Amino acid sequence: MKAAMLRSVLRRSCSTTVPSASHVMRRGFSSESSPERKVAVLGAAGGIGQPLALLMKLNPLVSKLSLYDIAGTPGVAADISHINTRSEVAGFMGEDQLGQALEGSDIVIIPAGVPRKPGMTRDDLFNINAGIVKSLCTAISKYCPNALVNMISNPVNSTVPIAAEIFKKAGTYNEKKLFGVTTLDVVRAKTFYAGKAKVNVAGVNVPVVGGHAGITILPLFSQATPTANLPDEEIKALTKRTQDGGTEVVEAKAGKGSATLSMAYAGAIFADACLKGLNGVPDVVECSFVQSTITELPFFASKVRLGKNGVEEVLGLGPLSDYEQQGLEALKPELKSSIEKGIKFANQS
Ligand SMILES: NC(=O)C1=CN([C@@H]2O[C@H](COP(=O)(O)OP(=O)(O)OC[C@H]3O[C@@H](n4cnc5c(N)ncnc54)[C@H](O)[C@@H]3O)[C@@H](O)[C@H]2O)C=CC1
Ligand SMILES: O=C([O-])CC(=O)C(=O)O
Repeated sequence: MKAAMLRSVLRRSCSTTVPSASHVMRRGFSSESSPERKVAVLGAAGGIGQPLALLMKLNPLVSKLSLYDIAGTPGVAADISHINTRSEVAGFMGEDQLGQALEGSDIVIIPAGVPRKPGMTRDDLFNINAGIVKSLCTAISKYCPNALVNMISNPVNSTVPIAAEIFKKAGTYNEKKLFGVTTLDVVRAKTFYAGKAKVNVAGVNVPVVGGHAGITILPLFSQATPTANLPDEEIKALTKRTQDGGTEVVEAKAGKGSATLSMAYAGAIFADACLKGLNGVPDVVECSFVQSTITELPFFASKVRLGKNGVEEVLGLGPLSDYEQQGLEALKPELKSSIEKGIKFANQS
């Protein structure tokens, strides 16, 4: 009698605690509700790489998270792998494991490379980072030629053209799949604008076009929403602060690197937009530095519609104020020379 009662209690408790297959599917863990997506982070043990890996582990659209670095990845991967979210985490260290890290990736995010110290420009990073990007892109063209590449390593104005040339040489270049990540410029423009305009930052939109260094960063505050009719002097100050945002952080960190946490946030926003585009979500638009014909320059940052194949449409600049028009003309020579420097490097070495 006692044994029968115990069996019945156990049966009842099991039926209430073990979720059924349909329950699991309703909660969104099934492959039907969200396709399998592998995301690789190259430079995953670094200042950006670690918080970016954390944010990608929190993204339910990721099913496999591959963390690669030349050092330190086993610890980062072990740590992150304990988080109880959808993706499986694997760590890879050293060039021997780069192929495995990349194979099957839908998106490769690259924050590998040295950051600035006070007094340096992003271009001062070229000599070291150009070689790193070149070797990583050579491996991408071999192991996951169809992946979307999100380039974070600076100088972005040159590393994106380097990547394009490396992919062209390997015969794998697809201009729809290569992105310079300029989201941090947009994140900063939104934050600074909301502060001045005294509006809720959550509802703010500001396109940022051009490139990702100094005056090549051109926020279009004339198109900011909600509108605030700020005086010209405030728009100029906001523009300068957005252009110098990276330097503001480099100086505040006083030799300990550049933006890492805000960049990880921005990188995660951009990767999420790419994942949504791949998954067929309509009207996903973000600014990015991509191959472009909207100016005479071969690469340019502007609003881009993302889709199942990467770039679906490079959107135009829209109406510019006189101040922005001047900024656009002023940035072209520097951006052109940074692009050419990258192309030359990739074809010489
Ligand atoms: N696009 C943007 O808006 C931003 C770009 N950056 C850039 O991101 C890059 C990384 O910055 P942090 O994470 O702060 O630097 P970090 O020095 O903290 O981390 C870089 C990581 O890259 C790794 N690494 C070096 N060579 C590698 C290789 N061949 N393969 C794989 N990993 C390699 C290092 O071991 C290190 O873990 C810098 O170039 C920085 O200028 C930084 C902030 C914003
Ligand atoms: O300023 C730097 O060197 C890092 C960077 O690109 C940014 O924070 O926008």
